[in-house]
Amino acid sequence: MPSKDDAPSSVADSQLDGGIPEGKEPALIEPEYEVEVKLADMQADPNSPLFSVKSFEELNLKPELLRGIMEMNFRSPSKIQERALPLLLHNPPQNMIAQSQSGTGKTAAFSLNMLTRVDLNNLTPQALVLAPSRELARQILGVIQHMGQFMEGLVVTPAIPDPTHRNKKFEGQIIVGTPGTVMDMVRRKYIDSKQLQILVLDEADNMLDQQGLGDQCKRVKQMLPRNIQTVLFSATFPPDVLEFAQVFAPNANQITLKHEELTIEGIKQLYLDCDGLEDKFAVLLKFYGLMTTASSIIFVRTRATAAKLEHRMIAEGHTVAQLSGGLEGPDRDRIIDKFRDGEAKVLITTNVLARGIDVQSVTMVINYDIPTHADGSPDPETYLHRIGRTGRFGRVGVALSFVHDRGSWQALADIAAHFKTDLIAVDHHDWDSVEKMVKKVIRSSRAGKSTKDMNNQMQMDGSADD
Ligand SMILES: Nc1ncnc2c1ncn2[C@@H]1O[C@H](COP(=O)(O)OP(=O)(O)OP(=O)(O)O)[C@@H](O)[C@H]1O
Repeated sequence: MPSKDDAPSSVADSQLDGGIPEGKEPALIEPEYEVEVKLADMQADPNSPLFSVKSFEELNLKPELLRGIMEMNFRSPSKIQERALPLLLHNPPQNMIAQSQSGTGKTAAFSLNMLTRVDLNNLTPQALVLAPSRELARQILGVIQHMGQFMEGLVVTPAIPDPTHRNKKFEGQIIVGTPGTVMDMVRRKYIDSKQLQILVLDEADNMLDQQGLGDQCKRVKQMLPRNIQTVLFSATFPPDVLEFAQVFAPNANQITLKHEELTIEGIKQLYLDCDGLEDKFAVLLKFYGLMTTASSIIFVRTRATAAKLEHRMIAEGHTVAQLSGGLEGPDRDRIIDKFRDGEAKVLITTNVLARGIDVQSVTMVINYDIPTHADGSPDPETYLHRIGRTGRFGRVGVALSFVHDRGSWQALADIAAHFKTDLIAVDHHDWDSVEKMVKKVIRSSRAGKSTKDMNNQMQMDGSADD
């Protein structure tokens, strides 16, 4: 992405349609991230967030928990796991605020702490996890169950909107839920909060920032024991939210990153300049023909756009799934499960799924609408979380953002500047080269290649036909 200084300086300059004036076209900027991010090698690279010198054995975990980790094929801890776990497991328990890039294994870090501390002979809730969406809560629950599969007597219970769970107590050592339902259930004493020792907020900046969620999380915390171990995890902690996080989790051990360290090496960030709103859809359709074999997520701003895109793409003969907050819980579960299983390869969604969702087969994320805050200002955090749905744990992926006017172009330029990252322009008048570039990334992803392999291969292949 060109620097802000290169941005069109007046409406006239911007040619009204959002195009970039002649002579000011962004140069094809080569990615800087020529580093090894393949799982096997990554863990030997001290600069990688997945690097680790320690083993899970050294963390003195229970043998049945170690068995669970081995069963999940985790060979050694990632950097966040290696750093956070000794602090989390230390006694007496201390609060923690921890940040690490998307897809680097934060879920396992906070889950191992809970699984280590719970008393399996007691079915009263001892640990509580709050997540911003039902999909993420269900996913976290699955990870905890998977990891704790050899721990006899372990019960992990969801607390998400569920009409079949009425007037019933929530039993289980660990409860994973969304803030509204949990608040309601604690208030009505269906969740017994007296023995809770650990409170985890995943996507903590989002949970504490958003008007509704922040308020609900605060209320939940007020109803819990005072000395509870409060654990806040996210890939992003904007400075104002971090300040509030420090109040929410006082005297916390902190692991934080600079925002220019947040982008993931393996995600190739591209952008496409469309000729206005309608053209965006035509370009999407054209582009869609190129990605029939990959799993991808298309992010839009509103539920209405999600529904409209779904209808229009189905009318064009594509098989797509759509998930937004407007749907009922069971429908949402069915749709995300269909996507996870690979039955639906394309998911159109809103920011409801921007965070946390881990589907390793996702090789492409499309920002059909550039993420902005309610006041229209660019939202770099959401951009980062959205593109982080691909490139999970060292895999490679493509993030493609659509711009269609000066405003969206500027918003994307601001986001790129925020992360000090370069975005590569792809020319939709030259579909051959777009197709080649995307296919190569996807192919290298399928073959389990690293970013370095991918970039080398792209250079070597050069103009070769596919
Ligand atoms: N030590 C490990 N070895 C191998 N794979 C791991 C390890 N830890 C986690 N993973 C895998 O990495 C993937 C990403 O993990 P996770 O979903 O916890 O990321 P995250 O850091 O929470 O990302 P986000 O910020 O997007 O929520 C998962 O598929 C998980 O199974």
